[in-house]
Amino acid sequence: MSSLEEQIREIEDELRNTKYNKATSLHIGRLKAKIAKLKDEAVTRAMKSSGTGEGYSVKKSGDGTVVLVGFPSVGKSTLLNQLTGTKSETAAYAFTTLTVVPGLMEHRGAKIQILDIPGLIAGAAMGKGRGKEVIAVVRTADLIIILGDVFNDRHIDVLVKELYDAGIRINVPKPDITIKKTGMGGVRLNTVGSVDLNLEEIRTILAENKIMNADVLIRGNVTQEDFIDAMIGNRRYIPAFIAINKVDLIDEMSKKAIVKNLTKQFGQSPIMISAHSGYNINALKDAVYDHLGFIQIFMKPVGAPADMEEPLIVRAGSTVEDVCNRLHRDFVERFRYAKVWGNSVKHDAQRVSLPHVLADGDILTIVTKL
Ligand SMILES: Nc1nc2c(ncn2[C@@H]2O[C@H](COP(=O)(O)OP(=O)(O)OP(=O)(O)O)[C@@H](O)[C@H]2O)c(=O)[nH]1
Ligand SMILES: [K+]
Ligand SMILES: [Mg+2]
Repeated sequence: MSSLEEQIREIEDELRNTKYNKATSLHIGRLKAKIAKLKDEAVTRAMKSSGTGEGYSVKKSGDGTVVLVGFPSVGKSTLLNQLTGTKSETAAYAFTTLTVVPGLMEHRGAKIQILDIPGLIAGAAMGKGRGKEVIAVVRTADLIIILGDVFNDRHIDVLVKELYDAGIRINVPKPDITIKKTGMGGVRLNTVGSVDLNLEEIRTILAENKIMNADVLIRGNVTQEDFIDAMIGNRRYIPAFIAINKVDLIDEMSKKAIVKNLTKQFGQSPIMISAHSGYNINALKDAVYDHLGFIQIFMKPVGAPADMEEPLIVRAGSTVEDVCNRLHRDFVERFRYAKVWGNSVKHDAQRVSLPHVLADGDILTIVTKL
């Protein structure tokens, strides 16, 4: 075991043996910051030693990218093939897949890229197996499907922990924290709303990272972990859901038990599928679509009725500029103004500019220079 891992283990032990109360909260904050820093170092070291890794850089395409994360042989490749018609190799032995295999799924008008990757194992975040290359791919995804099968449903938490250790935060919004380093003046704190963290805790955590002077702005309540994440940076906030494969191999009772157990553990019920038989695959596709958050935009050419038949499918939060980029290479350059009818504007035919954020069902006209 590397000395970095030993150090992490030691501090984690100490943390476990420290009871939280007002008197220990500073010490606990310091320990957590230490662990986060060491882990960050370990992950960075693992990433560096990996080189780029042949077959691991895949160009993003489509309206969103989904990655299938799971232990070896849970059926990631079989699922990719079922969803996209790709022919990723499948077999009954572990580590059949050794590179990233992309496929394209079309569902409800959206084109969604699905990435099949090698199996993840415990310790992956620290570089075990092909962990480092695999994690680098996962970090770029718009959505993670955590795939288990009916034989390992009790170990989904291991995958979740690996993602966490690799700086991936699933199903939580990015905490609104800004840390601006300054030359002098110590640590100054500004808060919006009630914040449980106090200045002393923040000073202690920053000091662990040798930051003695900074202007800190926190909007909304945050935990010590959130603050440490903001200090270390490079965290990725990605939605995720759990699917359990190979349900064709168990009876109804065992199926219910798995659903109950996972729902209790993660607060969301898993989607039970069979990548072989296609059972519940449509529900899985719907879940992908919903989690990626697509909206429909109806284009209306100047002086003509809107096309209500074939909406443009874009991610929620998309701006007029995003739509321009989708439609034509030089639309942004030639852009004069746009008009919008619908939920994102106060009145019909309202004039908007490129940064305007669109809403589901909006009708949009783009006026360009010739
Ligand atoms: N019964 C059953 N078997 C399945 C199902 N999906 C996959 N399998 C089998 O499980 C084994 C592993 O499938 P793969 O698709 O290779 O699994 P993987 O997760 O890609 O594996 P690695 O690439 O090695 O990590 C193969 O023998 C598949 O035929 C399913 O829904 N039901
Ligand atoms: K396999
Ligand atoms: Mg595979």
